[in-house]
Amino acid sequence: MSAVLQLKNVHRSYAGVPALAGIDATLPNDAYVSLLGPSGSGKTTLLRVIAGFEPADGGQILFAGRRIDGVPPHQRGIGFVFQNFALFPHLSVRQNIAFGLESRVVDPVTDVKIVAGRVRDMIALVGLAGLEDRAITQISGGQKQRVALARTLVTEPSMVLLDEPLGALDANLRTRMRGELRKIRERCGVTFLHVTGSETEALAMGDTVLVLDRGRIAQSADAGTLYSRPASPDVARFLNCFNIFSGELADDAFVSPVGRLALGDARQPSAKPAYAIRYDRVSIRPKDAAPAGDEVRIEGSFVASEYSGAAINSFFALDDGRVFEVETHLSHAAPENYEERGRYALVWKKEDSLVFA
Ligand SMILES: Nc1ncnc2c1ncn2[C@@H]1O[C@H](COP(=O)(O)OP(=O)(O)OP(=O)(O)O)[C@@H](O)[C@H]1O
Repeated sequence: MSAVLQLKNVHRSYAGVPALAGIDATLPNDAYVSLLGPSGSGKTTLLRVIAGFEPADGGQILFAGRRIDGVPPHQRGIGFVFQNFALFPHLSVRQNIAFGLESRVVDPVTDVKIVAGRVRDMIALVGLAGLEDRAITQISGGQKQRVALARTLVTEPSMVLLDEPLGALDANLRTRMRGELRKIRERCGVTFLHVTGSETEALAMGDTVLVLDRGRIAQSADAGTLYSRPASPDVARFLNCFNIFSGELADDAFVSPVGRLALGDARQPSAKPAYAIRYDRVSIRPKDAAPAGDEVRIEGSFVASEYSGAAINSFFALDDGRVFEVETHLSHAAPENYEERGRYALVWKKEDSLVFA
């Protein structure tokens, strides 16, 4: 697959403090790419540097094979969708979208018929037919999101940057718009780079997920690989679906504060040793149930459960005081009632564990 964007050792500092500390990444053509990272990791800075709103202090940015660092934003051919949509409240849906085309600095379109035709196509593409003459104040949050996207797409960018595009929407709409955004992108065939702080959003949406950690790309992988093989304990932590133990690797076990944990074959090289087990790989059993030979067992006291749609997340206090989480999919098992502060065995197959060492 050919690359649309290449970042080579891109740096950006504020008052001597690095926000981007050497970014290397290659973004494929015609793909949905999520950029995930904790608050302050540099996501917005990276997007602004790619768009040209901020200069890079060092490194190279190549867009469709051409160096663009130093090229002004409006000549980069890159669209930007802002989190708050930045629409004109006094203009209609149609006028807001047409604005993108008429006011384009490079090659503005002034022929009324051409503008009308392109705006009509765009309205159909993002699913806003029938709302053309509504004022921006008379449409919903999800519809505003579509107008913002249409206003960018109408200018025919070769790539679109989206800064937390679902952040201003309520939880239900957020989930619905994920599918919509993916479909719109597929129809127009340009690469979307979507910034989010939500691991579920990043994993659900990205063909490729870039994980940013303290100004560096900590991992670039498809969602399946990221979910099963995070590259470091920090990446596993951001994904928010692993219990992670610190400790030391002994010959045949990982020595953790809650005991010796048997090892499977999965290893990731890491300077910081850690042992990780995914929330959804753990079963909760009565305290006295004996584990099988290929299983790892620890004990914990039940604290609480939380329903989240198709799954229940149960929390246990381990003997070292830390909280251990178990995710049970309701399609696998009926919900159980655990006794508060009751002791339970928490069991997983050693092959499901991931060791960083
Ligand atoms: N204009 C600025 N002046 C000084 N420091 C800045 C500026 N913009 C960003 N920073 C700093 O750079 C770092 C990265 O910020 P950035 O906004 O890119 O992070 P982010 O991952 O987008 O965070 P969030 O998810 O909270 O929006 C932070 O430490 C931030 O304080």
